[in-house]
Amino acid sequence: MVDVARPGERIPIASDHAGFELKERLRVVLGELGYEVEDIGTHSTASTDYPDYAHPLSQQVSDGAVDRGILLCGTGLGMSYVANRYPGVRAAVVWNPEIAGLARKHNDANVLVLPARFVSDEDAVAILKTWLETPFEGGRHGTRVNKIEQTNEQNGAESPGSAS
Ligand SMILES: O=C[C@H](O)[C@H](O)[C@H](O)COP(=O)(O)O
Repeated sequence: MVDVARPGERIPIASDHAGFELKERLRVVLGELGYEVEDIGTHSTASTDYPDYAHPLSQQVSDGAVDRGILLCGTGLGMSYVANRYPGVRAAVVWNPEIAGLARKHNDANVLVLPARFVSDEDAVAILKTWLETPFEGGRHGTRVNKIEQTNEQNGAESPGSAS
């Protein structure tokens, strides 16, 4: 379970070229809110490859070096594909503040992924603040989150198509 963010916490952020400008904006907002921002890149709008940035950030979250991180690309999809391959990472693509709240309350999302080409700066800031400040609810959602990294066998699920 990931606690709400506290000022002073180190938070890595990374984007590809499609998310660069919004990343720059969110870096400023995070600094104003009192967080220590680690900018993993990219550092311009020159075309680049999202996995080059998603891997180092996701590794840090998976290792427990940081509690959470923020990724941006055009749709959010490529970044989320990479991040969710890492044990312990729960990366949520979020496009409005309500989903940001639910990604924390129900899914304990520890990586926020923004689809930079499909959210306004204003919405992105609202999403970011909601994601940082909303606690995980636990309870039935904790039971479900704990099952995410189980195998099919550990989960006791029947094989698809098996008749009863
Ligand atoms: O999931 C991938 C991301 O949305 C990328 O940001 C996107 O594919 C980049 O596209 P392009 O190279 O055409 O700018």
